[in-house]
Amino acid sequence: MTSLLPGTDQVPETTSPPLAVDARDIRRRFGEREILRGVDLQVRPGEFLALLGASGSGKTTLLKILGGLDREAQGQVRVPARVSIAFQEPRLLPWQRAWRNVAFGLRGPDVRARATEALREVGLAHLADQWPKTLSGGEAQRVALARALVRDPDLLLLDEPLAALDALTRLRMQRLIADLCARRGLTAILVTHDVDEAVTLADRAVVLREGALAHEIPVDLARPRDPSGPAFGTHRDQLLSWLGVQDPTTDLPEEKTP
Ligand SMILES: Nc1ncnc2c1ncn2[C@@H]1O[C@H](COP(=O)(O)OP(=O)(O)OP(=O)(O)O)[C@@H](O)[C@H]1O
Repeated sequence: MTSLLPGTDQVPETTSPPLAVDARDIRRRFGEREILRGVDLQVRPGEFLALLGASGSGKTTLLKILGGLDREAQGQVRVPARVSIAFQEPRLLPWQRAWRNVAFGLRGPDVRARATEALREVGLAHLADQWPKTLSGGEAQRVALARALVRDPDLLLLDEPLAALDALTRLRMQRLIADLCARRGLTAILVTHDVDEAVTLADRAVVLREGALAHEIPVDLARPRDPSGPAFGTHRDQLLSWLGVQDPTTDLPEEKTP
């Protein structure tokens, strides 16, 4: 475990079960605007956490802090040594073939084999030699996922990686991410705007609001989850109401009697 923020203190060891992520009193301001005002977040090893919140609430800001990409935040952060991040856009280098994008930054004689294995895990070994411009949106996103996995992370940070995909590809990718995380026992934090995606994938969902984690709900549903089931619906409605999205049925005009 490492403390990422240079201006922060190490969290003392405790005797309680080890945490994969232990973030305390995270604060971040941009000029006059205080975006994060004291976020506390603890994630257990192997847990899949969904992070929701209105646009501009600071989800990406928080994820970047956890990923060590923001050196100006205040607070205490402990995360595993190996953390990978995947963003909404695949961010592939257009002049590198798929496998080289996956292997980017790796060293050693076996990088091609490792990249190919990661591509196989996301079902794309056959496209290893393709150029990024020849890949579909879903394929490019899977290459980005392989690039995150090839580093053998203990923590996977996903910033709306499926937001730009069509509905069908998105469902397939959700299944792929769920399988990969379960198989590897990965700890994952997924930023998403999609409440159904959160309930489908997460062990727990938290809502960021006014600079802090204002709500959380465990999602103790058997997998694979059925979005048409009543328990799924209860979780969905709870999250929607926390996000300030009204249940559309409550707005319906009263039925007129003939
Ligand atoms: N580098 C920066 N400089 C100034 N303001 C920033 C910077 N990065 C983020 N912000 C501001 O901080 C706020 C939170 O941004 P952030 O991207 O974390 O929100 P978000 O919850 O991920 O939003 P969305 O759901 O729309 O992606 C926004 O108002 C944004 O404009």
